[in-house]
Amino acid sequence: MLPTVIGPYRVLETLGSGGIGTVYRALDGRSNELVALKLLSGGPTMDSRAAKRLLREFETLVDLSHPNVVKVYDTGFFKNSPYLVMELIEGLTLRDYLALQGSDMASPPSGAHLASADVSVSRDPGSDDSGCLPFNLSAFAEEAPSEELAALRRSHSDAAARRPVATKSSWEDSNSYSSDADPLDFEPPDEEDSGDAPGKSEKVQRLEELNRPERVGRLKDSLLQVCEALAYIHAHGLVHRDLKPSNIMVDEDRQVRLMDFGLAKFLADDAGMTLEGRLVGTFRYMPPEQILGEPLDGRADLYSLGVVLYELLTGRPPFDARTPVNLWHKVLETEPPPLLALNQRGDPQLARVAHRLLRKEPDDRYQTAEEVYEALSE
Ligand SMILES: Nc1ncnc2c1ncn2[C@@H]1O[C@H](COP(=O)(O)OP(=O)(O)OP(=O)(O)O)[C@@H](O)[C@H]1O
Repeated sequence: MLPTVIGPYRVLETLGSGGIGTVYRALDGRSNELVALKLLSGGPTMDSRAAKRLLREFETLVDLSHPNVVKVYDTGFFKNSPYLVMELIEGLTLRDYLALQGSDMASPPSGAHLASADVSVSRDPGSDDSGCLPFNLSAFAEEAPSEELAALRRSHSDAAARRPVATKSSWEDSNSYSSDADPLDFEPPDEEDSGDAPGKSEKVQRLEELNRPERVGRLKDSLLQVCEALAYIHAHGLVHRDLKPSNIMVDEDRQVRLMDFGLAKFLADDAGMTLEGRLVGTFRYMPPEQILGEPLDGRADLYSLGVVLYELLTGRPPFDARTPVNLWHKVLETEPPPLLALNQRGDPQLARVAHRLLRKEPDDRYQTAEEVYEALSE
């Protein structure tokens, strides 16, 4: 049931629900300003200690201020659940923004505008917005296999030991994961495998749509802004940990906001905030080091950015599978198909950037968001 009042905020409507909570449009009774309020519903795995720890993390976010990072105004507790009050973004997720057709671009991409009949938003293939996925997701509706994750990690322990960043404490930390994060973010492996695979001309049409020069221009411009946001949060010791297209919003001035720091954690806090045993993050965007439970730094977000870029350039993720374990094996053991083989007319410069971001070893990727910014600007 919709709560009517949360602290000093009057709840007006539900904007949506994600992996760890629900976001409401709300009115701040003191200032009369509209805000977005994210109320966490951690369920049984979030005890009061974890909730308090999370609240402390949130409180540090209030000090952040950057044009490309969603502004966090306030935090609090409602019926033992922490909440986060943010600026309300009237806009679109990056994926929907890129799917706007040329004629729509004459008007700003606001949510209100979207709701009107004169705007068509065709979703890019591979959308991670689960409500609109054209695929059967039932395989992931169950608890993700923590034992298999542990076995996978054991089988990669030699490789992990070779990594300079792997430490005992991080390994202990990894064993507390149960990998039940956001199972609703998958699609079947290859188009050829599914009965309703698109025909050749449909594929060509999709690729033409993905390669529209002004779409690619908007993609580049948006990613540059994401890089600025990442450079800022990394400089503040934060790792986003759940970077994906639905966490990137574009407002009516085409200004990008990086959203959803619910999973961010301080680099300094090695043990980290793991929501009491969950593998936090969205499977499809997770770098190898996150799957292996190793300590993360900003380069983990750069890997996720690579997945986002690859997907938005080809319409499909770099690694795809029907189960989390198969996906993790692929991420750890195989190379993504060459982007330009999937989309021959794709932008070669963006393709190069995507492949470098997707390198398994963090040392082989770009090292900072600033470096990615430079590479995208070339
Ligand atoms: N500050 C905001 N302003 C406007 N809409 C927002 C804001 N924050 C979140 N939303 C919207 O609320 C919905 C739910 O967001 P939420 O962050 O809970 O989930 P998500 O990002 O879709 O998934 P996950 O929690 O797995 O990352 C999304 O549709 C999102 O676009």
